[in-house]
Amino acid sequence: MEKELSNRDAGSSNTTVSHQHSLEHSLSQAEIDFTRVISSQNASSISLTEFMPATKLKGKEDWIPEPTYSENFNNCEISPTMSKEYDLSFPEHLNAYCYEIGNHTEFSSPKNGSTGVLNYYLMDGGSLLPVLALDIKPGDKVLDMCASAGGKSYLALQTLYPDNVICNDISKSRTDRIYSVMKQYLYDLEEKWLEKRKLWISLSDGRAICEGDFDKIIVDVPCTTDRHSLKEPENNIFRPDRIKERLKLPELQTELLVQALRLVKVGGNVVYSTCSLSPIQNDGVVHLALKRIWEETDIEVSVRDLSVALLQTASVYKLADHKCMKYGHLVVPNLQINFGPTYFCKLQRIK
Ligand SMILES: C[S@@+](CC[C@H](N)C(=O)[O-])C[C@H]1O[C@@H](n2cnc3c(N)ncnc32)[C@H](O)[C@@H]1O
Repeated sequence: MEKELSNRDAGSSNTTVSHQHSLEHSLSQAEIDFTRVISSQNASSISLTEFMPATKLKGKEDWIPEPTYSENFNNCEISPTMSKEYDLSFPEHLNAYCYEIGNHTEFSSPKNGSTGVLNYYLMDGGSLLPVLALDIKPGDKVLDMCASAGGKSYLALQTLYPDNVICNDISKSRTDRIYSVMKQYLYDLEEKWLEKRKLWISLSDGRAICEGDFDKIIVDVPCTTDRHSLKEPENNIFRPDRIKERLKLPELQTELLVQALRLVKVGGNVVYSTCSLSPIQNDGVVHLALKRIWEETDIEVSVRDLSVALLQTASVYKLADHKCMKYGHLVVPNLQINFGPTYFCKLQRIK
């Protein structure tokens, strides 16, 4: 992974993402459309220990800590198939960069290159892992069920592997946002991507999608968006007038994940992800979805344990101790490595 994340444009196969000089050298050459930069979201550093108390101290938000849905999480026993994975492959055409641990330099804004599209896409480094976990292969049909603003779909497209990426979202304004992002980053969007059906933008409730034969599905659900909620008082999901919506999140998340497991082909992968530290929105929802699949369908699902495969990312990510997690993996923001939070869980449909 470290080698794969290395700075290829600088022509050095052993220069890792942590080498700032080579990174800058590379970025100055980054006129090609498929060079991309992954960085933290311009946020000031946050440690896990600061994360929750700091929000509490504001005192304005409602602090019902977790939905009562959590009762179900602990009370029902299921025993899904669990399988370890030993490798996390990094697609050949995808380039991702970040600064070294402890360096909080921000990347400058992307610029238009010679083909008129922006030369790199800035995103939270945590967002890369759910897409890598999807293990996209050449010819795949990929559904991004809750896609706007399009960051993960864009990463999927940058692998150059999928035949089709379907970017779905429930909201018209949010699908418009996907279009405008893709327009800025994909050369000749209409002719080369939309008309050839390499990219589809679809407007529907993910729970209502009922056909598609997808090889891979990413379910990056609406969640409490913890980093954003900590920093943005406006329209904050922890506001008292949004309690109902917040308490209903795990139910919606579970329904979206269940539908993805129904839609994916046998042998295909579903990656469920959130940008929350909440155990109930993370492993809790996976648990409830597995329970519903087991009770309501003949589908069989294997939970893929990536803890060994992810060891190779230790120079870039701080992950929660896997012993504290039931199914998935959690990128934990801290003062040194300010990525996340990103939770992700890889599920494979085996029947
Ligand atoms: C966390 S954001 C997705 C971020 C995106 N994957 C990315 O990487 O840029 C969640 C999205 O889910 C959408 N959403 C909410 N409920 C949905 C539903 N029932 N079906 C499909 N999309 C939904 C929201 O409009 C929002 O754009």
